[in-house]
Amino acid sequence: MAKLFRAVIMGPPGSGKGTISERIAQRFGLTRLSSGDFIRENIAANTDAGVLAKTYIERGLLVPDHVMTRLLLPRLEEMTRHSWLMDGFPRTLAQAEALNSTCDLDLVISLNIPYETLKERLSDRWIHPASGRVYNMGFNPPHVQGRDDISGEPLIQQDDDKPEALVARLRHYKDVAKPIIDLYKSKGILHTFSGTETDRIWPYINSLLSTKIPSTSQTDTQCIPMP
Ligand SMILES: Nc1ccn([C@H]2C[C@H](O)[C@@H](COP(=O)(O)OP(=O)(O)OP(=O)(O)O)O2)c(=O)n1
Ligand SMILES: Nc1nc2c(ncn2[C@@H]2O[C@H](COP(=O)(O)OP(=O)(O)O)[C@@H](O)[C@H]2O)c(=O)[nH]1
Repeated sequence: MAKLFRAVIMGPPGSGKGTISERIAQRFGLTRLSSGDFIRENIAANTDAGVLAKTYIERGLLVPDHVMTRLLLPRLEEMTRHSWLMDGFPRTLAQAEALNSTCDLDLVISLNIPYETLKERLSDRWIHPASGRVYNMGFNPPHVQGRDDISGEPLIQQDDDKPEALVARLRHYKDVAKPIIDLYKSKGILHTFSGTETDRIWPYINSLLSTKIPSTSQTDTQCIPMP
């Protein structure tokens, strides 16, 4: 069977994971998997795991490992014939180990963005809570100010994105991401990209992926066979 391509994108809040994974999905036709979107879908559909996850998110807590793995791993197991890029999972070493036992990753992208840049971006980040669509008033503003492009519903700013919450989130990210990054480094699949602008980082990511996966003009291709 043709080889499939599996990748993970990691980085602190505001580092551009969502923005860059959207570009990768478009350019290379991978299925983009976002754990945040997946949680939101499960909450909307009232699944057992969704109801449970909601009780944590409402209190501003991370969803525990066993709930996250119960939500995500069966979904990944269904994707045996698909190439994918995952954003937002694993978020802890336990999640990384669970992922390890389910599939072999080909590549991990880690984004390394200065604190001041994260702070500026997040203070300008507006989201459409129901879909998770993300805007930035300078970088990618909505067509109509304060409104989601697709639904026309109001956009909000998350309390989590305020500078006072960011310091704690960043510290938390650094603590939990370090062992995950070390794990992927030791496997030889980690690629780190540093910078302050997505548009300047993107060409490097694009050329790395071009050596690993064929590009496609189709945006709905689910499965990219490797030569
Ligand atoms: N492995 C994961 C992934 C997500 N979540 C939770 C944390 C958030 O409250 C919610 C939504 O996740 P997103 O990744 O969409 O959003 P964040 O705001 O946490 O991420 P970032 O700021 O990095 O974009 O799900 C979690 O507990 N564990
Ligand atoms: N000014 C600016 N904003 C950016 C850039 N790249 C992404 N953003 C915005 O910064 C915010 C964080 O990006 P996002 O992709 O949500 O990051 P994530 O939290 O890692 O998923 C969003 O509002 C993006 O629109 C950039 O190069 N410059």
